[in-house]
Parts: sequence; structure tokens; C-alpha cells
Amino acid sequence: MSERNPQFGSPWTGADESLADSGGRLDSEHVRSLLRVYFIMGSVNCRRPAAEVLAEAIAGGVTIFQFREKGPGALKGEAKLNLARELQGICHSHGVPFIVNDDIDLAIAIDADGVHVGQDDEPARVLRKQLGSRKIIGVSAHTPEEVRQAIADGADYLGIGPVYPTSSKDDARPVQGTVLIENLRREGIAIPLVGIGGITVNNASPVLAAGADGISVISAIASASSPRSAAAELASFFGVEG
Ligand SMILES: Cc1ncc(COP(=O)(O)OP(=O)(O)O)c(N)n1
Ligand SMILES: Cc1ncsc1CCOP(=O)(O)O
Ligand SMILES: [Mg+2]
Repeated sequence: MSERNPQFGSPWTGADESLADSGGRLDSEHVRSLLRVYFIMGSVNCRRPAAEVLAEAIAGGVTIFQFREKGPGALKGEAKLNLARELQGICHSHGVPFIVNDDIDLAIAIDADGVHVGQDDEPARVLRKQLGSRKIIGVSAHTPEEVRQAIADGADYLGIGPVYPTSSKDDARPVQGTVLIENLRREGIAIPLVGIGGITVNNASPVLAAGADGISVISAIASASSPRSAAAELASFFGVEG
């Protein structure tokens, strides 16, 4: 488990060029495999210390983690920075990429492995200039136009949803099922992507069948009585044992 993605145990140094294309971007097949069990969490999503929940989830098979510290009661300032560093340390000791949601300054300050941004944030083409080629940039997209723009802007992967109703995001867009994912794949759009929104072990299959490379969850892992078992059940869709 600890050697899963050794290049994420420390900042990119160019040591593993086999995982990069000629422009230094992470190879899209590698991104695809990282996205399989994509866990998102902030302190407001769990009833136990976030570090405990994350460590258990990683033991279960989480392949990438997004620090999303937002919503009522979310930490700010130094407390947010300290939690980010603590969770980043856990990720890195297990070779799991650490992605920061929305907060580009934080991502730069702690040399995160990447960022995830939405349609109200800076576009990926601006972030790419700011962050360089070696960081992972994920973009939320809800329409074919947003998908095309994100790809043109240089996104590494997309988050598509909400697939199902969610109680983890107050300002979520309307539920869209798996239709957009299916249509994108039918049109031959191959960018790595995850489905997000209300996904659990009981309804993940149609998301993957539609063509998603992975499933992205908050509550299915963060609110589970055993984050390790929950992550392991999601990982089992990919034949990975937690
Ligand atoms: C993997 C993934 N996909 C989508 C989102 C949603 O991002 P956004 O639309 O910017 O909303 P917030 O998460 O910022 O509230 C995501 N975070 N991760
Ligand atoms: C961040 C985000 N973006 C679209 S839905 C969502 C929340 C996903 O959380 P959950 O997995 O608990 O439904
Ligand atoms: Mg956002």
C-alpha cells in the first residue's frame, strides 16, 4: 500500500519521466488509474478527527485525495493550513496524491500535487501557467461546452455531476444522472473523468458502466462507520483489495 504511487511521496523532481508526456504533464493513462477511488473531505465532513478518517480510508484503497475545507464551520487561516499539512503528510507517506479544492494559494504554499476547480474559479489555462506542467488540474464540468473548454484549457481530468442527489454540497447543480458521461464517451472524448454526487457502493456501477474512470465521494467514506471498509468496497470495483 505504501509504495502505491511513489512519485507522490515527494514533490515532482523529474525523477520519473516515464509518467510524464513530452510537455512534462502527467500521462493521462496514469491520471486515469489515480482517479479510481477519489476521496474528498474536509473537517466538517467527519465526526472523528479528519486524520484518522483519511488514514483508514487510504488503508482501504483510496487512490487520490482532495482537501475540501469549505461550508459552515470550515477551518480558516492557520488552522486550515495546519490541517492541510497534516493530511498531506498522511497522503504522501502512502503515495496518494494530495489535491486542494479551490484554494490555489494554499496549494502553492504547501506544494500540493494538484488542484480541483469549478466553473466559478480561474480556468485551467490560467492555473496551468501559474502551477506549471507537473501539477494535476481537475475541473468540474456539467455540460458538453464546459467539457470542451476544460479540455482546451489543459485540464488533466474532469469531475462530472452531480450524478445522484447529494447532501454534501448546498449549491450543487441539478442532478444529471450518467447521461453526460455516456454521451462524452460515445463522442470519443477520452479525457480521464470521475462521476461525483451521491455515489455509494450501491449505485456506483452505472457510473463506471457509463465510462467514468473512477468514483468520487465525500459521505460514502467520511460518514461511514468504517471508512476503511467503505473505501475497500469501492476499490473492489477495480479488483483492488483494501
Ligand atoms: C472531483 C470533483 N469533482 C467535482 C467537484 C466540485 O467542484 P466545484 O463545482 O468547484 O464545487 P466545490 O467542490 O468547490 O464546492 C469537486 N470538488 N471534485
Ligand atoms: C463536491 C461535489 N460536487 C458535486 S456533488 C459534490 C458533493 C459530493 O459529496 P457526496 O459524495 O457526499 O454526495
Ligand atoms: Mg470549487
